[in-house]
Amino acid sequence: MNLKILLIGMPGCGKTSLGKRAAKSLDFSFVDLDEEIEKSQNKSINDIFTENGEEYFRRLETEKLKEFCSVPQNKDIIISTGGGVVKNNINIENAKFLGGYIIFIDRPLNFIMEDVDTSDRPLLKDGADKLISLYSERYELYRDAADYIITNNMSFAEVLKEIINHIKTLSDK
Ligand SMILES: Nc1ncnc2c1ncn2[C@@H]1O[C@H](COP(=O)(O)OP(=O)(O)OP(=O)(O)O)[C@@H](O)[C@H]1O
Ligand SMILES: O=C(O)C1=C[C@@H](O)[C@@H](O)[C@H](O)C1
Ligand SMILES: [Mg+2]
Repeated sequence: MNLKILLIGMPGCGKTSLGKRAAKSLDFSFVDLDEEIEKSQNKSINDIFTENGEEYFRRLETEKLKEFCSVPQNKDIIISTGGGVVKNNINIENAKFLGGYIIFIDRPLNFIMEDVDTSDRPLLKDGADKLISLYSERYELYRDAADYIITNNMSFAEVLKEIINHIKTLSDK
């Protein structure tokens, strides 16, 4: 069976950038759920939140995640999720039921705050305080959902290597 690796974690923890690079190096397919939702609606996440509301966005998120976990892939795949995917437990249940393996990228908040542009993320428009409250609300959810946790407190190259090495151990099984 093909591997379906889901990357979860806070906005700005590195899901998209690390996922893309790891997939390239492992010769896996890669998909970013936020990007897929934007393509399917032909508008930005920001505009979806403003024009249709968060609830609408969350429904799309659940549908897309299920779609990418269900469609038989001819290749192993890494799926980068949106930061709020753990808000609805059905997402984690669906992913696990459909054979997904979940990696939590745990990046300390001070690192995230150094390079995340909060202005283009709808839930972070209110700045750093919102990020801190989201982190404390979600931390346990990320941990509980995870099959494996990677602490992203090192250089990009080092954490990338750790992700790739861990995924290789799964491929060998
Ligand atoms: N260990 C690291 N060292 C240096 N930069 C890092 C590290 N991890 C992530 N970054 C950088 O943090 C920024 C945010 O990463 P990225 O956009 O991949 O996060 P994300 O989890 O996909 O966020 P979102 O949930 O908002 O989509 C990027 O510029 C990325 O290169
Ligand atoms: O943390 C969140 O709830 C979100 C994170 C982003 O990846 C997007 O999925 C959206 O902006 C919501
Ligand atoms: Mg991303």
